[in-house]
Amino acid sequence: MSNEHQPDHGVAKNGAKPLLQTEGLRVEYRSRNDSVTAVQNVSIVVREGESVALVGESGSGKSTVARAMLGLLPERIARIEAGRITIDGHDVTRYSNRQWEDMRGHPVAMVFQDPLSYLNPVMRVGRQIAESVERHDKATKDVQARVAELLELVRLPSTAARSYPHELSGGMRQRVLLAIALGCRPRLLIADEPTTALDVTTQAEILTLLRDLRQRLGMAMLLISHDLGVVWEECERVYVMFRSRIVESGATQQVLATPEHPYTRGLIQAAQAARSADGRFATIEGEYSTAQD
Ligand SMILES: Nc1ncnc2c1ncn2[C@@H]1O[C@H](COP(=O)(O)OP(=O)(O)OP(=O)(O)O)[C@@H](O)[C@H]1O
Repeated sequence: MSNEHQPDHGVAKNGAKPLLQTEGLRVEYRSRNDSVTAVQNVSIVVREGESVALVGESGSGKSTVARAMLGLLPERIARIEAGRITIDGHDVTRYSNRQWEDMRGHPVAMVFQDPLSYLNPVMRVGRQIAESVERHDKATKDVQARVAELLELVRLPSTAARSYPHELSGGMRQRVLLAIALGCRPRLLIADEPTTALDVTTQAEILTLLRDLRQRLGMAMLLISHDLGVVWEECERVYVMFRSRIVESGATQQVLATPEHPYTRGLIQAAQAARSADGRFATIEGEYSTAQD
């Protein structure tokens, strides 16, 4: 298609290699009589140490891209119809569940919007972090020491290890999820709306924590968000997704200063309006609805 956006993946700094890459990705959800193309022709690159955003409104396909990248699409319903996903040079597009077992967590781990649905409600969180270490970081012999280190890394008190998920606040649960992800020693963290369910103060704390961790561990991040304010603060590059496609991409400052696509312009205007109203950026609604054509 001639008017299809040609993605701008930026320039590799200091020879940084792509850790995660999709090329022309197309994902469909199928029911008995219907199919929805949730992702079309999506090409994304995240290199070692980079902080990259995938931004777009609810329903644009961001989470589907993220799930496809880690082999977490719902079986039978969702299918990768075209394109390729590469992790650290390995083509994982057609990986089986068995192959994903070894790949998931390292070098790429993920945290989600809703930690409660990913944590085991009847297991103490210290044990859940320990399981992540035992499974994905076999070189670590002293698992308990590593759990203590991970709790400290995500700034949770050591006593939190004995808690069950429901005994913790939303922000603390997100820190537990982060500790589980870091237990895999990832070189890239996919953070899918990691602060959406949290209050404003806790959101800021988690974002600061993520930034510190990236700097301390040299970890790359793919941040999935609908919040342009967060993207502006945290990410060097951005891909804008609209109705299943990438419609704009490039350096964050450039894309936000000189947006080319009407959807990006609308996103910025709405975020600016929301910011002047209450002092912070907010999500976009209205003109650019989630309805599929
Ligand atoms: N399990 C599913 N079965 C059928 N369709 C689905 C399924 N999950 C997502 N979809 C559809 O795929 C499209 C993209 O959804 P997706 O969740 O990837 O968007 P998103 O941008 O991540 O939205 P949100 O920010 O709300 O999570 C939507 O049209 C959605 O209805």
